[in-house]
Amino acid sequence: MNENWIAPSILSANFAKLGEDVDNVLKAGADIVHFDVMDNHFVPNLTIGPLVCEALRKHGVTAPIDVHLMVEPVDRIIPDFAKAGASIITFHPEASVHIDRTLQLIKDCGCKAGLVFNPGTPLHHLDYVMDKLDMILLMSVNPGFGGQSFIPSALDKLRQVRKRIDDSGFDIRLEIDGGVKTDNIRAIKEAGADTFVAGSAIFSQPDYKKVIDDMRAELAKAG
Ligand SMILES: O=C(CO)[C@H](O)[C@H](O)COP(=O)(O)O
Repeated sequence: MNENWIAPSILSANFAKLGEDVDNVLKAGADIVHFDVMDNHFVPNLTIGPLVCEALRKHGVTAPIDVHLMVEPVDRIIPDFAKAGASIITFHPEASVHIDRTLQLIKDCGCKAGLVFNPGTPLHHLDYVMDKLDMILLMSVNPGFGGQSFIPSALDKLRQVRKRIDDSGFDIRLEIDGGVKTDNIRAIKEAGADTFVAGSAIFSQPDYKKVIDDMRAELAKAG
């Protein structure tokens, strides 16, 4: 796999032709599929559940599916997503009463596990669970909708988390989600991210390969 993962958010895909759209974005060079689950409770929007994840697997999608749960409470739905073919499951600390237990539940279900931080969520939730994390996802918009603008303070937060990961010695991906575009991806990489969720920037364009190639060209310039 590439060192930098491009993770198209299917929130902005064509839901009427989802399998085909996911095939196309993977053919265009995407590394993983970012799958946004919203419950109209933890966030003000309602999207897709395990049935859709399972349908993508049955359709033939073999790439990792990165399930971002914006759902509260979170534990009950985790085994369903694992059975449906999720590869990575991330959740928000605010949505779990016992963060360590939820991380362990994801791992016991055979998936990689991660924590998600909203723009206003402090990083202290990382204390004592770094050893259980495969991914840390920083939101650079408030969750709920695609097409929002990148919140600049996320860059400083990325630098802080990159340092924590490097100091820990654990192998943890650092993912960013919200307002990621070709023209800011280089600065985001330089701040420490290695996994880049992009929804509207990719799916709003007719040529997915051109957007992904342009993003990779910008990533290659990062110092
Ligand atoms: O989790 C999300 C929103 O809650 C989306 O993944 C995110 O906003 C991506 O969309 P865009 O790249 O258009 O900002």
